[in-house]
Amino acid sequence: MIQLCNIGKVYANGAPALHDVSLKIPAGDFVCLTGASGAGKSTLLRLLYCAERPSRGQILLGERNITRLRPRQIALLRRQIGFVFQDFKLLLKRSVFENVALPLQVQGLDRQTIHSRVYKMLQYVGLEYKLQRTPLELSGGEQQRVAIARAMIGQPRLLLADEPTGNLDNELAGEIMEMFERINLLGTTVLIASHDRELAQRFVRRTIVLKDGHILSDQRLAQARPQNRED
Ligand SMILES: Nc1ncnc2c1ncn2[C@@H]1O[C@H](COP(=O)(O)OP(=O)(O)OP(=O)(O)O)[C@@H](O)[C@H]1O
Repeated sequence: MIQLCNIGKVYANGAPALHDVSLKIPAGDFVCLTGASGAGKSTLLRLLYCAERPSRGQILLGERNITRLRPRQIALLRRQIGFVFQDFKLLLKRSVFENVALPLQVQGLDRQTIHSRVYKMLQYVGLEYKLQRTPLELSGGEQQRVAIARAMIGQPRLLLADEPTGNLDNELAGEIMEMFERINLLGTTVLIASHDRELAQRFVRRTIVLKDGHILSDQRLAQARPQNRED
């Protein structure tokens, strides 16, 4: 369960991004944060990833207050959280395999374990036959799948994705959303930020609309499936 309690965020330059946002996201949920540019979607994701600190309020992940963690604690927390960036943030000089292996190397796992987990993950996203390519030798959709594989390789309980389909055409965007759907069905809580409310609504269970840093609406969708993981 994720809980945001009266979260406010004002950036150092004085720009207000979120105002008194309170929200509960049960484990196993599949949620889209949507709203116009500047509504606060990325800020909310970045707060959950501890890339920013709230100016006010508390954030709980499960029982844990993650509002003011030290860098070492943040690094450990991030093992439970995958983050998919709109611009992929892949290492362009490293192979697909190396990009996906990196989080496991940081954790100090042995080579054989890393090899078998990375290979399985690349099979899962359909890229096992391109593991020696570098990102620039891949299409945009393939790069995004590598980014998803890297975010999922540590088997996180929570997957955050900021405009994951923003750079893709409609068909590829649909494929990426299907991948998130499958990841969610395996039990991972998925929270995406997307301008494309229509696309998201075909897949997610719940849509939260932000406007000027406030929650405008929070709607559970009709096709919602029962949740499959308790926390
Ligand atoms: N690092 C930053 N420093 C200062 N202000 C920021 C920073 N990041 C975001 N903001 C401001 O905070 C507000 C919310 O921005 P945020 O990026 O969260 O919105 P968003 O809904 O994700 O927008 P977009 O869809 O364009 O990515 C905006 O007014 C933005 O200008």
